[in-house]
Amino acid sequence: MTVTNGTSGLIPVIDISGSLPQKEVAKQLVDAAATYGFVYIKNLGKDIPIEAIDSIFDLSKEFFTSPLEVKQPCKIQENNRGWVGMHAETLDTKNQKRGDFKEAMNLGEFVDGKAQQPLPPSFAAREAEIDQFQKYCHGLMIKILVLFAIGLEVDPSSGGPDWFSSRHIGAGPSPCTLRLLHYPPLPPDSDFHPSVDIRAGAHTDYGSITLLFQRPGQPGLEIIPPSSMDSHNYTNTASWTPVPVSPPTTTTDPSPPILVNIGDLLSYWTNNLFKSTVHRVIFPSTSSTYSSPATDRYSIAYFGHPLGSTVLEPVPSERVQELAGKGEQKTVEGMTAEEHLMSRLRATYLGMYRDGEGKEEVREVVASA
Ligand SMILES: O=C(O)CCC(=O)C(=O)O
Ligand SMILES: [Fe+2]
Repeated sequence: MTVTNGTSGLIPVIDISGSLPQKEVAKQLVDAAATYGFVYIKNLGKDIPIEAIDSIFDLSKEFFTSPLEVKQPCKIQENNRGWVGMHAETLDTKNQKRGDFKEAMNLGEFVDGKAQQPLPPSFAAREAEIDQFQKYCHGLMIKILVLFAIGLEVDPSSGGPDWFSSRHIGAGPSPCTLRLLHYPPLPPDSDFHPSVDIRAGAHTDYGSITLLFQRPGQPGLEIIPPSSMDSHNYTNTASWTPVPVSPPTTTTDPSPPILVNIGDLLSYWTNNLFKSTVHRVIFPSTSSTYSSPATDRYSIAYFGHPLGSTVLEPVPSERVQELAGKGEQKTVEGMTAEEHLMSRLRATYLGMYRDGEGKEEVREVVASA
């Protein structure tokens, strides 16, 4: 296992493509999830073809560089699908003065190869390709979840290796979301400033795991390592550690590694053995002074979520049960995945999910999503 991450963090790079025994890979993944909450998956194009990733990035660029008239009809709905404009989302509501310096396109799962939301013409023409990409991501997510269950030695009579994955596969489409992200450069002569404004505010992810695809030469992701004394102080700059797009052992690979991070639900499920690590995206800086970066950053996140009706309860694994009562992440007993997701979305989009009005509608849409 190769480890690297700038100077202070050490996020492992793991090859899950089959060249190592499954039990060994599972153990490495569990150790990374418990120590960092982040892990790089070496990307040799075996789980997801490199061309498929490149092609979705091309589609993303085409969409985000198109005029407002193309984006507006796809505006985000209360079901969390659609285009999210600049500054519409605020991930760190406590510390941010303005919304995130980014725009995004959230794509829910397709049904019978068809999108369940308005699509811009360029996407509509490539529906089959997007559907296939979502399936690749879903497949990789399931593979990782099975490895986690193997590494945790989940009680075979309760589902064993399938304990997590079975909660992500159901009759209808799952609530997993494919999110295309675009972080434009700061406009010159504006009142935005990289020491105040942020591309994506400090947050943890809400679901089970997130797959993050990044592009060479477009850095910006940072984490607060869970071991840091200051993991609760988002404003202490000393705690933030850059996460390189391509750590040294991957620079000759055909594509940057896929970064996987643990979300809040997997942290709940494991009594906080797995860490839901705080992360953010900043404007690139040059030495101590910020430059106005001329480069856009494009990334793609696949947010893995269990089926909405899943009750959040600790996984039957001895290692997890030893931690009962010690976890920082606590759920209300009997809380479902859907209830948890909606409470997090309401906080992030401030005005969009008004209390009371429209609430039932949101619940229904998400339940059937
Ligand atoms: O764009 C990135 O690199 C990270 C995005 C992210 O953390 C998120 O959307 O949850
Ligand atoms: Fe995130």
